[in-house]
Formats: sequence, C-alpha cells, structure tokens
Amino acid sequence: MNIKELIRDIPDFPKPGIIFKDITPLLANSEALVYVADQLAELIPTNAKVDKVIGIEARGFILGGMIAQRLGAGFVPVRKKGKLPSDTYSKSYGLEYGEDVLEIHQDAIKKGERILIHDDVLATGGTAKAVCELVEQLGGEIVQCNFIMELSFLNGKDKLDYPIASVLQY
Ligand SMILES: O=P(O)(O)OC[C@H]1O[C@H](OP(=O)(O)OP(=O)(O)O)[C@H](O)[C@@H]1O
Ligand SMILES: Nc1ncnc2[nH]cnc12
Repeated sequence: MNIKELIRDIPDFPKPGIIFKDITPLLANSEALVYVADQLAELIPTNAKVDKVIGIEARGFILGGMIAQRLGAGFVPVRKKGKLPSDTYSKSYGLEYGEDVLEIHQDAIKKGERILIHDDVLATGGTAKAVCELVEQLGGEIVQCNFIMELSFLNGKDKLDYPIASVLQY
C-alpha cells in the first residue's frame, strides 16, 4: 500500500519556510489507518516485551493507542504543559518550528517498565529527546522510539540514544 500518497505537503505551515507533512488524509482512510498501525507494531523486534506505549500529544495519541492495543500494552499520554491533572514532571524543548513544555504524570511509569515511545513525525528530534528524558527520570527502559515518518534531512536520529524506527523516510 502506498501511504506516501496520503501524506500531503503544506508549504509555510505553521511558519514561513516549513513544509508541513499533513497526515489527516491518511488518518481518514480506514485501510491506510489499519495498515500503518500494523506496520508500526511490526517495527518492534519480535519477542521485545513492551509494558507501555507513550503517545506524544497530539498526533502521537492516535497511532500510539492503536499500537498499544496491538501489543497488549498500556497507553501513557505525554501532554503539553497544563493538561495533565495529577502531579507531573516537565521538560522544555525545541522543535522544528518553535518551543514548548511537555509533561508526564509522575506515577505513569514504574521503574524498570519497558516503554515504546511513539509519535507521528521525527523532525529535529527535540520532542522525542525530551520524552526520552522524562522516561529516564521515571526509571523506564526505552525499547524503541517509533514514528510514522522520519524527516531524515533534519538528523533527528543523532539526538536520540535509543533504537529508532519509522515506516516512511523523507
Ligand atoms: O522532531 P521535532 O522537531 O521535535 O518535531 C516533531 C514534533 O512536532 C510535531 O508536534 P507538534 O508540537 O506540532 O504537536 P501536535 O502533534 O499537537 O500537532 C510532531 O507531532 C512531533 O511531536
Ligand atoms: N515538517 C513537519 N511536518 C509535520 N510535523 C512536524 N513536526 C515537526 N516538523 C514537522
């Protein structure tokens, strides 16, 4: 299945000079949605146990939940500042078109739990790196960071010290 056809380039969004990869046509296609979730679950090495999948707000929630269901794992949301109701740890970070703060609940991960981090796009890697640091702070073991797509020309991989995998590369 050619899912690249269902990802469109939007120039100058959200800022001049950025070519935004819009996954909404892919999400709207029922066959493509199941296909990409299956592909993401298959990126994880066979026999690698995963206790929890982290999805990064907002686009990481959609496939993150579908991967968790496929792996029989729990789902943990990492959210933008001020959205999680209980006690949190926070990390500020920079991404391709700005900066922000991400948070995780302090009790979301137990020490030694095996974690898959999922997001839709790996661009500069700032977002994923911040999430890795939050997981490390809680004592989780990161099995893999996986993405629908990697924008290889931005070298996000170089920022991350864990196995990286993606369904599509640009
Ligand atoms: O590798 P980076 O340069 O850090 O960029 C990748 C991040 O940028 C986008 O999130 P965004 O903050 O736009 O949030 P959204 O999912 O809420 O749209 C994308 O979903 C990743 O989380
Ligand atoms: N170019 C891009 N398209 C979509 N999401 C992104 N997140 C960071 N850079 C992005």
